[in-house]
Amino acid sequence: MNRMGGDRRDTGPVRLNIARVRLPLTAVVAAWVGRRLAAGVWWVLRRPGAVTVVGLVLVALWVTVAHGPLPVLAVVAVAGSTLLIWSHVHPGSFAPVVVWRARGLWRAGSVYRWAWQPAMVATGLAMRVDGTEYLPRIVSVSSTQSVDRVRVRMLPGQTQPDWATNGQRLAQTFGAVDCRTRSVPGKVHELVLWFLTADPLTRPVAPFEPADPPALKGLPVAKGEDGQIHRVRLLGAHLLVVGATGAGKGSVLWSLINALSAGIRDRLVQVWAIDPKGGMELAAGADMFARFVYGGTPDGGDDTAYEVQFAQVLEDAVTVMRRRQAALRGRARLHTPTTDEPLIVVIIDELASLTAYINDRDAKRRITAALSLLLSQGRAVGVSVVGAVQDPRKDIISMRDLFPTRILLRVTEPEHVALTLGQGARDRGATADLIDDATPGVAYIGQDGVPEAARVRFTHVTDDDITTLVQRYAPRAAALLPGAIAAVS
Ligand SMILES: Nc1ncnc2c1ncn2[C@@H]1O[C@H](COP(=O)(O)OP(=O)(O)OP(=O)(O)O)[C@@H](O)[C@H]1O
Repeated sequence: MNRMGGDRRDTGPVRLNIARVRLPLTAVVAAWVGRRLAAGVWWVLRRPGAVTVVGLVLVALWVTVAHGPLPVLAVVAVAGSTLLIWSHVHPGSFAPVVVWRARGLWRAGSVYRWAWQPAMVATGLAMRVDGTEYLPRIVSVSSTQSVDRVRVRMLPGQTQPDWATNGQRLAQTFGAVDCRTRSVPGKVHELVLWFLTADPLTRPVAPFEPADPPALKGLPVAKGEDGQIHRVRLLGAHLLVVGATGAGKGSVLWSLINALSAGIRDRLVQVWAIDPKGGMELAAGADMFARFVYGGTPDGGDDTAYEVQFAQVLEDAVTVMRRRQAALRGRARLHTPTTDEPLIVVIIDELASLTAYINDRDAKRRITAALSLLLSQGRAVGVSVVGAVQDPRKDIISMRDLFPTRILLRVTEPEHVALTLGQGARDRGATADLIDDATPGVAYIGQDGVPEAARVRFTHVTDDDITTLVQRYAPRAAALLPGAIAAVS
């Protein structure tokens, strides 16, 4: 370490003007040895894994020399069989604790530290001051099945975008599929480079077993690039889902419903579903919803009647919100769902049908007013809105900034990335316009306060899964509100 915060390499000539300094030679040598020793200790402290391995090898050699090979072979046999049994009995814990750690250690030494200096120089991320080269420092390396996470301490003056723009070059240098940069909360000088060694999102993800009760602050709905479950907060949040036709908006909605299902059954959660496309997306789950309205009239009646129903459902949600606000005022800042006052999740497929493509002007005014109120005040009192839309432009969905969490599936225009995830999101790697149309359900999730969007793949809840879900988790009869609009038969 040094005042640049990085690793220093002296590349210029050493300038020791003994005549001018007039220090005795022994003092100069002692100072030099002291500095080297301190650097050696610091080097050892920063590599506990490597030092442990070297230590173990030395102990094994000493024991072998002193007592022959048998004790070491016995220890190796016992350790090997323990690992073998562990890997068979509990592969879920064996992989992260043993395999990934070993892989992290191995790749730290053989890939990242090995090629770090040339990579930093080639990408312009190293600095040279007065003939001395300063390198950003590797703080740690850890691995999962598909990602190596390299934590780095940046040099003064560097920012995350300096690294993000070099993502492709870093990936190429270290032989990775891609490289993403993630900031570290509370550590402005550090960032984490995610080197993708394989893409775990190319294959569909089966729905996860719903937790009982659901973790409303982190619903397991998708798989992340590190191959781990990715969670999305619903309590105290609203979610906007944006994606072109066929991008998998339905799978986002169903992944959420799947994760909520035990709460729906036990009346801790109510889903109020609005499906303007004639119930095409959500009708199969109608028995799980406390309220369900859909567009179109099966008998060919008045086309605008259902628009009034949409307005009515949203206004009813506002009424619940107002009542809860009055009850909570001065007592709590975030509603806790109970069976009497459940979390209400208003799910709207094709939000544009309510905000832009609507015929009845009075219904439009009522919908806009109610939605604005729910989005600006509903989340603290347990009324969350989840809306899906194909086109994120302001004239289609003027309230998009009121959604703290935004999920961007495949889109057709690069501009849709900035409109949904904010300016600069595409430069930081959220290339949703480049998502392959053979991978529906792949999305970038952006959250207020988090600079980088996370790339994930939502679970694929098939029609058969929905049938099973309804059979297992349709709420007990008491959950249906009096006056709930009839579900599709
Ligand atoms: N997460 C997923 N994993 C695998 N396949 C998926 C996933 N999500 C959707 N699909 C498949 O992709 C196709 C389109 O999905 P879906 O209908 O959900 O898209 P959409 O965005 O809702 O489209 P639209 O706007 O036209 O309704 C379907 O055949 C579906 O089975």
